Amino acid sequence: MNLVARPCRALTGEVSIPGDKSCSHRALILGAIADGKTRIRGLLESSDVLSTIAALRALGVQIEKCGKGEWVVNGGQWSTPADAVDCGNSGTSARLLIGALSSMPGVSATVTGDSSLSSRPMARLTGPLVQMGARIDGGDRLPLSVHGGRLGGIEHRNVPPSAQVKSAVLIAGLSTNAPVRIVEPVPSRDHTEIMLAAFGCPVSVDDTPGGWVITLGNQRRLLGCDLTIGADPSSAAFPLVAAAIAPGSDVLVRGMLVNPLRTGLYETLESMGADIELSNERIQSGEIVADIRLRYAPLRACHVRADRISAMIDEIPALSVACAFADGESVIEGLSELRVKESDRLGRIVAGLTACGVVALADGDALRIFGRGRARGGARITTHGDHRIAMAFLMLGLGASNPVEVDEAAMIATSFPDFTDTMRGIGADIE
Ligand SMILES: O=C(O)C1=C[C@@H](OP(=O)(O)O)[C@@H](O)[C@H](O)C1
Ligand SMILES: C=C(OP(=O)(O)O)C(=O)O
Repeated sequence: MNLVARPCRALTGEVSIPGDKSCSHRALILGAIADGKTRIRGLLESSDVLSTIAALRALGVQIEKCGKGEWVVNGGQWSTPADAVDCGNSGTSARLLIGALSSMPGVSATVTGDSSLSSRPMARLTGPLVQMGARIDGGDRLPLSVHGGRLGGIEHRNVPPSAQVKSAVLIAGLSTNAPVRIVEPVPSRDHTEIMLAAFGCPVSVDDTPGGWVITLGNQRRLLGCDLTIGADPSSAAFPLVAAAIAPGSDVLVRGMLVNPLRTGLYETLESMGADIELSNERIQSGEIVADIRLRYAPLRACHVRADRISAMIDEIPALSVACAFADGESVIEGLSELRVKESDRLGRIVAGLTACGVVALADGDALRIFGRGRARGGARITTHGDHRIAMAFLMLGLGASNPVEVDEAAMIATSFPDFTDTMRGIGADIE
């Protein structure tokens, strides 16, 4: 299925953004480990999260849907599945589940994924887990076979910053009494740490000259809890970037997660001149959420340094589109991790912008975009099955002089199943 986005006038109104994907995976996996019931509200029901649900069910965990976004997980009992556990397209499912499985005595499972996930690196994860004593058969790619057992402690240096690796190590560490510590010179998203506290396992974080030191607390038995998940800032990025490039736009998202380790895009857009207003800030299940309103204002170019990338790693395709509509040369540094996401995102961004008449190039691991306040568009974008590339270039089509087509749109459901209707609701012409 292809989709075409046509140049539009101002985008206006309120958009309903589904629950955060990172928090949704974690709520399910920690709920599956915890004793008792975990009730989740606002769970994202996208194909990546459904992969985590299917994988946990295959591992013997009972999970029930009670309403839209409302799920109950009956944690505690895991068993060896009859078949391989398929994580589909989802790196977070695979990596966090491998961490959990390595510390489940008596449970063995082979973890697989689709062709994209099977080409993504896993040694960054299995290295520290094996150091803790995990038994994992396989190399740097899926499939991997994990034989759960009792693990020891670790001090892991999380470079490059990966919240998936950090989370897998913390989750694996729940089964040992030994010290489990992670050092992060550049912090990665901390949803696992925040959520572990809600399950009764506090995690301490110390800001030291060598970076953040994250230490798993001594109380490691998780107890089921009630969680409400905020709107996903990585999905909100698309309507908000569209509003940032379409003159006259005024778009509001309520209840968005504004954890500072996730808001790099919004800080960058503000520095570029976008008119952003946060209101109604509150704490929800340990996370900060707020309403965010973006009103169009002309954008100027940005310079993003490497140590800021972790706070907007999945938003770089959307940010690149904003840079195309900004005035001047934007430089975004430290993007090597984009090469190992669902597609080579750095390569896809440069190819897509070039096809749309925007001068852009990859300079080592930096991206340079020569914005002229407008873009020609008029291209068919090859997405390589990457949901964020598809959504970003559809946004470009809304602001460009000519329509933009994406070759394959079904995989948008990986993270944002109601994307097209949501965008149409604020005036976007996408079909
Ligand atoms: O922990 C998470 O939920 C995620 C961490 C990031 O990956 P890395 O850990 O590989 O940086 C991010 O790109 C991914 O979409 C979700
Ligand atoms: C990289 C992403 O997810 P994952 O690593 O879970 O596949 C993403 O959603 O952009």
